[in-house]
Amino acid sequence: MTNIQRALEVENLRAGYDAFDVLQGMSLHVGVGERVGLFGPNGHGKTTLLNAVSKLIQPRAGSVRFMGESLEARSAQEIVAMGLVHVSQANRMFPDMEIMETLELAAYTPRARKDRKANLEHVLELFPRLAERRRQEAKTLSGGERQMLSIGVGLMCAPRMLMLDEPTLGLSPKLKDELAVAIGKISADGIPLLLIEQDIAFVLSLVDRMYLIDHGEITREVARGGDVDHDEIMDMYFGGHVSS
Ligand SMILES: Nc1ncnc2c1ncn2[C@@H]1O[C@H](COP(=O)(O)OP(=O)(O)OP(=O)(O)O)[C@@H](O)[C@H]1O
Repeated sequence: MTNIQRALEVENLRAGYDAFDVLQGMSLHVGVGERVGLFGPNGHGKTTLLNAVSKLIQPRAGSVRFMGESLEARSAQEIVAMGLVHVSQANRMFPDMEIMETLELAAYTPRARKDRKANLEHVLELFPRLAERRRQEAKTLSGGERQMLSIGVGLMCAPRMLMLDEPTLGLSPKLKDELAVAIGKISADGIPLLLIEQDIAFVLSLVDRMYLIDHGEITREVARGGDVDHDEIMDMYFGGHVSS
């Protein structure tokens, strides 16, 4: 039996839209049980990376392996069924569906169906706000509650790894804190994470390691507690530092 050390391994990935390559041959990895951040300016390829890994767009070159298995011939649905789950920014929920219906529907793969009851209990425990509003329709949820529901939907797919695309976008500091606690608990369960975030302090508080992305390439890797100067990074990316 092979001893898998890397949950996700991306090598020289190229992907983009129309004639334009956004990812210029990107390589990165996430270890089993590891939490990894992706940080970079708007429009430099973070979401494109997650889309190409989960096959929402077709990569043009390079390779992606999940738990040692190549994803080359796999469809987006098969990748979810394998347990690689991408929680996107788009919040595409069925607006008229209640929280409970939405969560139950998300457990559609054979693996997820098997553990539906336990996963549902876990999600409602992790996000008490969703439990309180279990009969509320998705369209009436606040932005923060919708983010929680998106992550809940991801967890109902029985993930062996989660990729989260800016889960704190537009949230108040209090909700950000709540979400940070929930994300911390998810990774404490041993689920590897790849987390896109614009808030550098937030991402560094949650991950073991962080990649910096610039123009579709990884430019630097920063270990947690490593030598990172927030102001320098904000200057590098945004041309002037932003205080939080
Ligand atoms: N469907 C699409 N069709 C054409 N171009 C696209 C499409 N989606 C994204 N792009 C372009 O690809 C580039 C990278 O976008 P991407 O969403 O990956 O950036 P990002 O780093 O995730 O940014 P943000 O932090 O703003 O979400 C941008 O120039 C964007 O306009």
